[in-house]
Amino acid sequence: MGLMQGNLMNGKRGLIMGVANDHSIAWGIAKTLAAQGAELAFTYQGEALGRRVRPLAESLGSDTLISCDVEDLDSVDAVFAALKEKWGSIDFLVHAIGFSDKNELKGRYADTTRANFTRTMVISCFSFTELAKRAAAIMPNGGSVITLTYGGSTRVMPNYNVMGVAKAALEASVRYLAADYGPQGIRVNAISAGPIRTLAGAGIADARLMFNYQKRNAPLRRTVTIDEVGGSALYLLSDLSSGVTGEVHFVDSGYNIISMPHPDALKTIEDAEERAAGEVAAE
Ligand SMILES: NC(=O)c1ccc[n+]([C@@H]2O[C@H](COP(=O)([O-])OP(=O)(O)OC[C@H]3O[C@@H](n4cnc5c(N)ncnc54)[C@H](O)[C@@H]3O)[C@@H](O)[C@H]2O)c1
Repeated sequence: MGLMQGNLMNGKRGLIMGVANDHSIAWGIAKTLAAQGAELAFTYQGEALGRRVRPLAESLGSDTLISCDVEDLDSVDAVFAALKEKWGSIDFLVHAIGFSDKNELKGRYADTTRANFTRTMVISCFSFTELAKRAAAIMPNGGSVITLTYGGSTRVMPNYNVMGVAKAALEASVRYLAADYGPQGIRVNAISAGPIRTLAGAGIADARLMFNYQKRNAPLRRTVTIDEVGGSALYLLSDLSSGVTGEVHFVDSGYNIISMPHPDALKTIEDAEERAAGEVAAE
């Protein structure tokens, strides 16, 4: 199915942060917004990714591509100075940035190091606060800001570890920022996406198992696409959601509402267990 064309974002300008390649969630969002008339600027992290992001940005008619590593505050300030100079103001910001040391996205959360805890928090959580503040400073007419989170924030997901803690803090930040900026007409929300095969997603141990488990157990019996996340982002970034702020909106095929897996899925597990037990007994 092609992207829905329309004019919901006509006259709106915004910044997309977090495109690494055409599998990135931020890319799904960018395509959806562009198809509705948005004018986009992009950031990229480092020249290697920049070479991939440039043709993508150009394919959506964007000529504004700025290098930014959120660990380097000067580079963050430079982005907003450039946007202010180019456009004067913006209407929306998409924060789709996350990072943690791969070596700590397996095993026990309890073994997280102080250095990686701090780095994960700064990149995956606090950068959103720093970016929202700078975006708000060039949103004189109000605006909408979103970030990306995951259900490992409130329920334990094996191997997600310190990212789960960072996402919990990120979701709390969404609420505090929504309260801070609400009086200026700036809305702040999060999309909680189900597992998607991306560069960042592949950093989590057993990502494929998580992906397949979701497919078997989510009410819709499948995972979600970056275009589907794009559709919800369009709602949150356009005037369709003008009364909505401080929300965490799930785009996860309904996985978050499930407690016990469906008996069909359990049967597969029980059959496998019985087979394994039979093999042991036969030995
Ligand atoms: N893939 C999933 O299953 C999933 C599910 C829910 C939420 N999310 C979240 O979605 C967001 C986007 O991730 P994705 O899955 O599209 O993967 P991705 O690898 O395509 O995107 C992650 C982005 O973060 C950027 N980034 C990392 N460190 C940075 C830094 N120091 N400065 C600037 N940028 C930096 C990378 O350059 C990359 O563009 C992340 O916050 C991730 O936690 C992903």
